[in-house]
Amino acid sequence: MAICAVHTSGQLNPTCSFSSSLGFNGQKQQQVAVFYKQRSSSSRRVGVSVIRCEQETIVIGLAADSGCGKSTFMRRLTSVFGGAAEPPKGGNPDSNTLISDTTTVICLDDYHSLDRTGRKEKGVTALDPRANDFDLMYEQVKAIKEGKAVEKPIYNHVSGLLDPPELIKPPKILVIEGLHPMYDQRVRDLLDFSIYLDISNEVKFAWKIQRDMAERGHSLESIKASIEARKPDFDAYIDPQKQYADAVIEVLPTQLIPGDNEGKVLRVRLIMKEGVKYFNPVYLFDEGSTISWIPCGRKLTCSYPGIKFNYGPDTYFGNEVSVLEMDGQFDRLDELIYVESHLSNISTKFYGEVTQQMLKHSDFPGSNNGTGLFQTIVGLKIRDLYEQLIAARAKTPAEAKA
Ligand SMILES: Nc1ncnc2c1ncn2[C@@H]1O[C@H](COP(=O)(O)OP(=O)(O)OP(=O)(O)O)[C@@H](O)[C@H]1O
Ligand SMILES: O=C(CO)[C@H](O)[C@H](O)COP(=O)(O)O
Repeated sequence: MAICAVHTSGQLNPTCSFSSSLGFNGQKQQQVAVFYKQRSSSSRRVGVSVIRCEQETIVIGLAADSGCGKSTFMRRLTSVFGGAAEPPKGGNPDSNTLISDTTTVICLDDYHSLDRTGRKEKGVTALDPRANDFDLMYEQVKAIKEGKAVEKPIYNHVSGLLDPPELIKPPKILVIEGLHPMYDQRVRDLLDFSIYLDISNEVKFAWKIQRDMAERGHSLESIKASIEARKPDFDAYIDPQKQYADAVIEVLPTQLIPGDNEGKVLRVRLIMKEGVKYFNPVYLFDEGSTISWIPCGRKLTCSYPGIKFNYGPDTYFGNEVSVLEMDGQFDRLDELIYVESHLSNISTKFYGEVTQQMLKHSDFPGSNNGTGLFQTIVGLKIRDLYEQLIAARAKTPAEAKA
């Protein structure tokens, strides 16, 4: 097993360290870069550094439209691995990257090849593949997966400009989150597990109003216009990615309140592909059966409109899947243990871990409904997948990679 080579003034990563990094704008830092690319749009160099690493990085893809809960999901996921996720220390304050002991989350907005003005001039949205550099995304995700550090560009959401790059060292788990993690087949093939957050139009609208109107002072008209303007490209380039996802969290209006369009009570479906290596779908009561369960009674307090679970097999884009559904919301989060104890294959390390995670983050959006519950469970499943993959690689490295 190769030991990491260290010839750098930079910070060391506990498992992997890098031997060089490229400077930008003429500023020379370390040498030995094996690859770099000149970005015409921003005169930056982005590169890959030589590295020897003890283990390969596991890559997770999380796809969703903007404002659909990716950041919230990431906070739940990194919490499952322990430790807080923070932006790179001493770096660009507008960096989109979050680093914790185990995970590094990079935002694929950083691969926008056109800045805000560029997109306006060309009349394309950020969702359009022409506004994104998939060659570079592929090269850099591949390099990180192989244990090489990269100089990743930064898209600055404050200025709308492409900023100088930041160094990303290979973590144990790399999460690529954003609009297009499964769009390009080369990038898709690098993913060890993929998730799509599928938020229905009604719910997306309700969330946007809540955030952009209540918290950011936007008008109702401008929110509607922005959703409408994005919709054709969303339908063409973002939504189709869900067919490739190993797990989809679908968020719909409740069916418990006839005609409800407030988007407060939600019906959430966790769609889990069968036959994915190291991923055994969660089930309720009896694996493979079709179950409908109203848990409200002596052990679970439910106010109107109550809670209903459904579970069973289905097909999704021609694939066999298991679907777990929760409609409604919890009154008392501590009572979630009652529901947790009826779920199997949830990959907890101790009894009540799901409930503990949910209670720990009770202030996150969706903590009283299926969005928080299923995001937490998927986080635990990813931890399990990671541990199984590492164990398998340690035994038979070549076989585990296949
Ligand atoms: N499960 C949820 N339940 C209710 N509201 C939610 C939920 N998840 C997200 N939201 C709403 O959507 C907003 C955006 O959430 P979040 O920042 O996690 O999404 P995002 O996809 O990372 O957004 P962006 O891409 O715009 O940064 C939150 O401020 C909240 O108002
Ligand atoms: O879809 C998006 C991110 O998920 C953004 O719209 C895109 O990145 C452009 O950002 P900005 O509006 O800050 O220029």
